[in-house]
Amino acid sequence: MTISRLLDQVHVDLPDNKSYDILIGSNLLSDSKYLEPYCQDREVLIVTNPTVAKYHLQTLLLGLGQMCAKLNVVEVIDSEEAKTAPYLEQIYTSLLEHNYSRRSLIIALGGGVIGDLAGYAAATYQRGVDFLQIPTTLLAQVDSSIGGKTAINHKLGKNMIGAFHQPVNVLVDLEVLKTLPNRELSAGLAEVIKYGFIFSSEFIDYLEVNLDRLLDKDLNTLAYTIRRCCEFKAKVVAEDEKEAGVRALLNLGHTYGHAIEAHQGYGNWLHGEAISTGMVLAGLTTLELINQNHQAPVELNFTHGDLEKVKMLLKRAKLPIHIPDNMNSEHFLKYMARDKKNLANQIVLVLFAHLGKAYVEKNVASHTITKVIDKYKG
Ligand SMILES: NC(=O)c1ccc[n+]([C@@H]2O[C@H](COP(=O)([O-])OP(=O)(O)OC[C@H]3O[C@@H](n4cnc5c(N)ncnc54)[C@H](O)[C@@H]3O)[C@@H](O)[C@H]2O)c1
Ligand SMILES: O=C(O)C(=O)C[C@@H](O)[C@H](O)[C@H](O)COP(=O)(O)O
Ligand SMILES: [Zn+2]
Repeated sequence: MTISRLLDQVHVDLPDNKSYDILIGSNLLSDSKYLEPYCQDREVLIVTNPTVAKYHLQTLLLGLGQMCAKLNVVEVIDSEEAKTAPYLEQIYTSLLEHNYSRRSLIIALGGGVIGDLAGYAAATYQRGVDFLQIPTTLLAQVDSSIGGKTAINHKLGKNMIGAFHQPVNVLVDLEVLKTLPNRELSAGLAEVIKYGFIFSSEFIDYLEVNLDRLLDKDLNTLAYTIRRCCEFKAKVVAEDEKEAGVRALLNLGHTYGHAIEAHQGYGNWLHGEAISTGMVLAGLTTLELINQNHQAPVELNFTHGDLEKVKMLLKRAKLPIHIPDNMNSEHFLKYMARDKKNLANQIVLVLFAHLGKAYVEKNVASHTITKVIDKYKG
């Protein structure tokens, strides 16, 4: 029998009884005491995919034992393609075929794809049922399982159909990361590094020292890093649940990155890979604005040396920092013109104010974006 260990707990403070905790520890999945508060005597549907199911479904089923009033499992395909209408339909069909009621609970067991898809199913099934996040990738443990953004993609834009729907709890079990492939670990590190770039030069320093330990999946380093990221995200979500303001900072690198994901065909560039290049492009955009003597809403103090630091950290995390060969500035602008942050046809970007502080720039001309892309492509 495995012994569970709760290491940390981060609270997400929200109005209207929507607050919840992120529990971080080892072997939480197989310990019924972490599942009982949400699953005891409930109608439960687990949404997962064949890869995650192969490694971790039995552990979760062991933890659940006989506690649920009803228990079924839906496995969608293992792909970013799962964030589309046919797979959402697969979940609704299973819920309906098994007569799930409004008091049901959906468990998302998987990475960000499963979390976003199952979360959106929970937001919409019978106008909304509870859902529990059990994130199994680093990316999902530090970012996508927290904050209630749920969505599917449209071929014309990423996460375009969705809802804000908060989970009832997030269970982060560090043990599951043992089976995570290295490329996926690196994709998660992109979002980890993002928090440093947005919020904290101290956290950047920490990552510069500890990156190799993270790439080696050292459990203590992962535990500290995941806790810090959850704290960064919980704080900003508590301040601005529905992205009316400060939450937009979490989109650093995403306007460029989402364009790459959509243009390459979802899944060909992993989300973390696309935002890695996107963060470099955000840095180049700040430099271009400084070059233009642009009047930004905050003081800009970002140098070519800072950009080199950004690129170096991402490269050390084994992430791409180049623009795909088949993309030019027109391709980028086509997708960026539809970004969710935009205001009245004005492209809004999250940029670097300095290393460790991001800001929202509401006044970026498309010729600036063209210049950045053309220059970087060389
Ligand atoms: N809602 C949000 O706030 C938010 C935040 C960031 C990203 N996202 C979304 O998250 C998605 C990316 O998530 P992701 O990077 O977790 O990708 P993912 O969900 O596709 O998972 C990555 C791969 O790892 C596999 N996998 C998952 N857990 C595993 C484990 N423990 N062991 C072995 N294999 C495992 C999956 O089957 C998949 O093949 C994107 O769609 C992105 O838009 C959402
Ligand atoms: O939680 C947020 O807010 C984020 O922006 C986190 C991002 O890492 C994430 O990729 C999110 O899904 C992007 O949201 P979108 O609104 O740009 O689709
Ligand atoms: Zn992201």
